Amino acid sequence: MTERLTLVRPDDWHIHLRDGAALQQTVADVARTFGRAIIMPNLVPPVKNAAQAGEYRERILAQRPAGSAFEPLMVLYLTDQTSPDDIRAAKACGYVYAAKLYPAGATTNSDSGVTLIDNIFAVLETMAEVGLPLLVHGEVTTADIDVFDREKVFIDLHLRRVIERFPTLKVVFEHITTADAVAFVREAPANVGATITAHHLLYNRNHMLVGGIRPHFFCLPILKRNTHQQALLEAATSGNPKFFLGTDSAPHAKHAKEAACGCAGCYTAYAAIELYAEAFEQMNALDKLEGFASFFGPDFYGLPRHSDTITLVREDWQAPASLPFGDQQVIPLRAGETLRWKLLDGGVA
Ligand SMILES: NC(=O)N[C@@H](CC(=O)O)C(=O)O
Ligand SMILES: [Zn+2]
Ligand SMILES: [Zn+2]
Repeated sequence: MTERLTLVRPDDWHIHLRDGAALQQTVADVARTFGRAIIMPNLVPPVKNAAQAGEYRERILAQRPAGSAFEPLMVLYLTDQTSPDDIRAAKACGYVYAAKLYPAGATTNSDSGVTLIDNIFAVLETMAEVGLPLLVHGEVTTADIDVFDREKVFIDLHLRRVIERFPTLKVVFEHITTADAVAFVREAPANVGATITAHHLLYNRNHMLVGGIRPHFFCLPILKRNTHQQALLEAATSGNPKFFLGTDSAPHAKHAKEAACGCAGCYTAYAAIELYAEAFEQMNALDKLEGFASFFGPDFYGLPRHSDTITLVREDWQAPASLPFGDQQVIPLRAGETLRWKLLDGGVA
């Protein structure tokens, strides 16, 4: 049995750090392991242009722990009003690495998202031209479509035609949750990739709903049945470079999750690589973790791989029951339970 695992330093290609006082914990947690992270722009109000991305980036950098070289890769939030000039300015600023499509109403803070993808075709054209990847929350939002089917219907109604119409646009299908999405990405051209979260690899909807409703497993896209979980595990451990690490770590205060109408999002950043190691170990595929976590993301974005490493050891430890979240608390995924892998201090081998 593997007892020690050294990886080239990984990156997180999808994370929510939030803002204000929350950054103290969220930035420390991501910087502990990851060299870079794609920072989701769904703040209130959202990060809509290069100037706002630059200000947010400064707030993140101000919370970076001493000695850390963590680099936040900023993202624009697309709205019906985003213009080709906004895209050109974002590309030119040097710290924006992608733009994010939230279908209006699909998820947390998506109210000002795009109401119809066709409204932003001129923007997508410019993104393809300047080489700015499109990140997609791939779910339809119409009331007639069941919440468990929203990802598949989004592929059929929207993603397929966007990819055909913009063949040179890099597209990341974010936090995929279904066998349908795995098949779609696998068969799509090389400019289409996908991120997969640790929680969608480790859990299915039974974990959320059997024996009582567990709000800390509730995220969007929602956990699916175990056959979909299996397809995600196979994709992540396949060595196919189209699939790479994106935690979608998305903290909400305890009271906002443990509520009659609880928010969507799981907080995993405090132990992200450890959770992925568990999932890969279950598949007897720890040898595939480095490609997924450290190589395929930078290769897709056209960025250099890191040259330093982190080391994990096989050692049981207890996840914290809660963590500070500004003046509140966030309950992390697996709170109070045992984790199987531990990052060596400072990530130094
Ligand atoms: N994944 C989630 O359940 N929530 C995310 C939004 C998102 O990534 O869709 C959040 O910002 O809370
Ligand atoms: Zn999302
Ligand atoms: Zn997200």
